[in-house]
Amino acid sequence: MAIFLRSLRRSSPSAAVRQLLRRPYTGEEVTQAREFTTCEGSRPSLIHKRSLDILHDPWFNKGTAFSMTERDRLDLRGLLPPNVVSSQQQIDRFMVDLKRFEVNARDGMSDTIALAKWRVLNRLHDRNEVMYYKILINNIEEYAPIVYTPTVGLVCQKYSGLYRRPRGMYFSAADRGEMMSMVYNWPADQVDMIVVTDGSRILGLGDLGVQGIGIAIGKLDLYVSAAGINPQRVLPVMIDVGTNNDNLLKDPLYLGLEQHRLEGEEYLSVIDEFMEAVFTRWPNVIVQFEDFQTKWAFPLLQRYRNTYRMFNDDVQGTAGVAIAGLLGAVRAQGRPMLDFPKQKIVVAGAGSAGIGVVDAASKTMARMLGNTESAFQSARSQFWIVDASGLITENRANIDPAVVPFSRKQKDVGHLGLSEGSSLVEVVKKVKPDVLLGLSAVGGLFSKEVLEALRDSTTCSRPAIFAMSNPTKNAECTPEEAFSIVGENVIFASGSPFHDVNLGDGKIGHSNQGNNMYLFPGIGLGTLLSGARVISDGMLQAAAECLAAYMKDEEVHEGVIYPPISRIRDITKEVAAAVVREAVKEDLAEGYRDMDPRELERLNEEEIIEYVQNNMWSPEYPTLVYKQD
Ligand SMILES: NC(=O)C1=CN([C@@H]2O[C@H](COP(=O)(O)OP(=O)(O)OC[C@H]3O[C@@H](n4cnc5c(N)ncnc54)[C@H](O)[C@@H]3O)[C@@H](O)[C@H]2O)C=CC1
Ligand SMILES: CC(=O)C(=O)O
Ligand SMILES: [Mg+2]
Repeated sequence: MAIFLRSLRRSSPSAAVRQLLRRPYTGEEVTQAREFTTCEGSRPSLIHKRSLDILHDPWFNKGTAFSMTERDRLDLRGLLPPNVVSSQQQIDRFMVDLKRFEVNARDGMSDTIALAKWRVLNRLHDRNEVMYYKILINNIEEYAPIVYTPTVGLVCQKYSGLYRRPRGMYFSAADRGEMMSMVYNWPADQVDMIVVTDGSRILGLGDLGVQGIGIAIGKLDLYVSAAGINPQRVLPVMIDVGTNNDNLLKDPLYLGLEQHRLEGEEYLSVIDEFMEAVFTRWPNVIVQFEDFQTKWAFPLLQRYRNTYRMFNDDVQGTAGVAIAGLLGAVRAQGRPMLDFPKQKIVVAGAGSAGIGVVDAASKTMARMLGNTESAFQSARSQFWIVDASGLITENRANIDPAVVPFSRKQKDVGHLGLSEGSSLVEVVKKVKPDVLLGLSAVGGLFSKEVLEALRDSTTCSRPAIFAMSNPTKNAECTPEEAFSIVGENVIFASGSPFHDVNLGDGKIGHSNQGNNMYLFPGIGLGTLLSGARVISDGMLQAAAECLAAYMKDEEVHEGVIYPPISRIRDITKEVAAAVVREAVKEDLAEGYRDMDPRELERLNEEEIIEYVQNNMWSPEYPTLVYKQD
């Protein structure tokens, strides 16, 4: 201790840093400041701690400045972002962030309050998890938009500046060959849920590199608050294989690997090594893939889904939520759900989310039509997909293999006056759709012209608009635009939350939040409690059907097709129970803890719900008792 205190007294800020602290901060200084010498040589401090205990100890913590050898020596590898920075760079980052915050506060930027709330909540998360989750659960409507979309998007964009304490694990391209041992640096012997991202497509914000860890943290906040997964058993993970975002590569604050993304076999070998490592240490863990760019989302899902307990939230979670909403829209039209295969659906966006939705929704239609080859054909013909290059037909050059089954035949669109590359507005005019669904990440794509085309062409009594892209500024349109242009009868859902619209005369235009948050927590919890070895299509379908059936007829007729977020814990419990039931039915359930598969099989519907409920963690302080090692 004495040695440590002596070294602390000696390490007062250098003159250069003192000068820097007194002056207003400019971007240029960041690079200049990197060259200042700050560290005096000092004798080593003896410590009796390892791993996270060091990072949580303000006397010893150096954060991102721990060198690679120290990280290895002190079991810190993987617990910090991969970029090792100097103590001066740490100060630079802090100062830039502080000054930015001051400027934003002075100029009153609208995002500032949301970011300030995030900081306050994040600090509480660092100090006291029970209190944090209690506040989150009790005020989920107010704080989900802070810890989740839209604010989490902003947080990811600014993460290198906002970064204070580490949360989760980082596996980087530089850790190849080390992951199997690094995984033991995580202090928990039991991990139930991992959310992993490679940061390549965070919400609709593109490649945010290592900063994408924020989305894994936000998703896991919902796992804890909605699904009651114990916060001590969740692990956010960032796989840093580089970034192709040149602004980040140029940013002196950037905390990730300063290289372009690995590609091909090199990329796959990193993800393979990560999967092997986590399933070796925690064989029962469930891994949710989040916000991987489309070119990897589908191949990775196919690569792992029959071997590991994993799913892709953007492909499979989004699909289920969209199916539930589409079925809700049919009900809102006053038609039976079995009329779903008659809906004409124009989808803007052919990425992981858009194609995930079309694939699953067309399978649901085909099932309703009898699951024959012609049923599949007929189901696929209900969808028109438009991407950045317009309508996708068989004549599309270099088409993604995942999109091929949904490309339209020229002979089927020619008679409508459409062809390869037709614009969204032309497609809407000619197809006269019942539903317009956006997963394009392009804010305002459903322009006045597109919405007027929908209004003027559709024959549907209650057309539906799903502006599902995130965060808020990427929504294809706002509810105000939808209700004012298309009409008061429209069904509206968006990925990020919007307020309901006052239509006058006491009428309300309901703004639903169509977000995979209504399914992924229940899919994870149901998989955990059933002990299913893999996550089958049937389990995902059961989750979607449960969500679709959750809303009452009166609600649906009013245009409310998804539950309010205040009911997320209840819907998650129901979804989890549906997933457990399906896993048992498909003979995939291997049980969980004391609940063996035979006993699980004997439970009736209510008992399964009770079983789920009893296994959901609630934020209450436990009694603590000291036990010597
Ligand atoms: N509400 C929800 O639960 C979810 C929403 N999303 C959102 O979906 C969006 C897309 O995600 P991914 O499919 O993974 O991204 P992606 O980047 O792979 O796909 C975007 C697609 O939109 C197309 N596009 C771009 N400009 C267009 C235009 N002008 N007209 C029509 N299409 C256009 C692109 O060609 C591409 O096919 C993101 O904003 C994401 O936040 C994703 C998952 C869940
Ligand atoms: C909600 C979500 O998963 C996304 O926008 O990517
Ligand atoms: Mg996502």
